[in-house]
Amino acid sequence: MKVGIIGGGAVGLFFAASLSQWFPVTVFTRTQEQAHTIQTKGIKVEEAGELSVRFPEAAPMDQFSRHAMDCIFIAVKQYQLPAILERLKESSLSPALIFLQNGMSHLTVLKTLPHQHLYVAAVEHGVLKSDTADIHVRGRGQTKIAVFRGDERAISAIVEQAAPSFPFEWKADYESMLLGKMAANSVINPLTAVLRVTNGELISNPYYLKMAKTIYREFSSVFANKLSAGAWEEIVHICRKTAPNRSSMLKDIESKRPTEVDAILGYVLSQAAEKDLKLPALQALYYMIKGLEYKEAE
Ligand SMILES: NC(=O)C1=CN([C@@H]2O[C@H](COP(=O)(O)OP(=O)(O)OC[C@H]3O[C@@H](n4cnc5c(N)ncnc54)[C@H](OP(=O)(O)O)[C@@H]3O)[C@@H](O)[C@H]2O)C=CC1
Ligand SMILES: CC(C)(CO)C(=O)C(=O)O
Repeated sequence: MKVGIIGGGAVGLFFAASLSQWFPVTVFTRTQEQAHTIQTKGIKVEEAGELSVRFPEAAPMDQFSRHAMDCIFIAVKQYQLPAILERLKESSLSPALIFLQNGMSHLTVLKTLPHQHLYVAAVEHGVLKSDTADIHVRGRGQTKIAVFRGDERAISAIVEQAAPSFPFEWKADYESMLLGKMAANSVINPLTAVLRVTNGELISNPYYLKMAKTIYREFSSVFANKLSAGAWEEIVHICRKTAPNRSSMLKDIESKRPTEVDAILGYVLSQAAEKDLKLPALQALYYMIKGLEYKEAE
């Protein structure tokens, strides 16, 4: 089973380092420099003070079509997907494709891909990248995965082999799986980015908690019948479990990088518009994040 990973960011490097224990893995990077560093120095993984180094293959993305893969994990940010989708449409149709993005705006474009086996996933690991090929595992969880098109068989070898140290969990319904994750990302990410607070402060400060509940109420008005009963409790649990962490959106704003707000709140607002629903607090939050992005881009 030849595994390809597109994107040598925090998630891509973690998947590459983990899966290369059992499978031949090639990481496709945006730059030649990063591919060279991975080839020569390996991927350094720090977890709970322990350091390990793994040596998957690596190649720049412009050599992608020269490689034959059985399955490919796509680990770029939502807004980086269009360029990747073009490459995937031009290349072989045979590999199974697994999309690891937060948010849900990619679902519409996935339908346009000709591939037989498509999967979406909700990554519950927390990983940081500190240098070209250096990552830090800040919370080892699991990867929930669901079939978008095709069946489970094309990647069942990976799911079975990687357990228990790098677990995957099959979910029957991709929409409710991604919605659960998106509920947390819709409430926690933009609020922490605007307020510049850790995930834990959202529930320890009673006024921030009221705001979080308001955002959740608006979110659930759009997806009411598809959200699981314990979705709010799960968000509170994530805030508690990741209390000292800064959300990825807060880190993106602080590092002057674009955020995934369009794939998260933008998607929620587009679904609300289709149902003629107004979400005033969530809409305001969306404009605040877009405004912060605009300010940093100036
Ligand atoms: N980090 C985490 O713990 C979690 C992340 N996620 C989700 O996973 C996805 C990836 O996140 P994360 O790894 O943190 O993001 P990063 O920004 O760390 O990684 C994205 C990587 O994609 C690379 N890339 C961009 N464009 C291309 C291209 N055209 N060809 C090849 N590579 C490209 C970037 O390269 P370069 O740096 O050279 O620009 C970068 O290395 C996101 O949707 C995120 O929401 C979900 C759960 C947890
Ligand atoms: C779950 C949460 C909010 C943890 O910080 C996350 O996924 C993120 O920061 O993007």
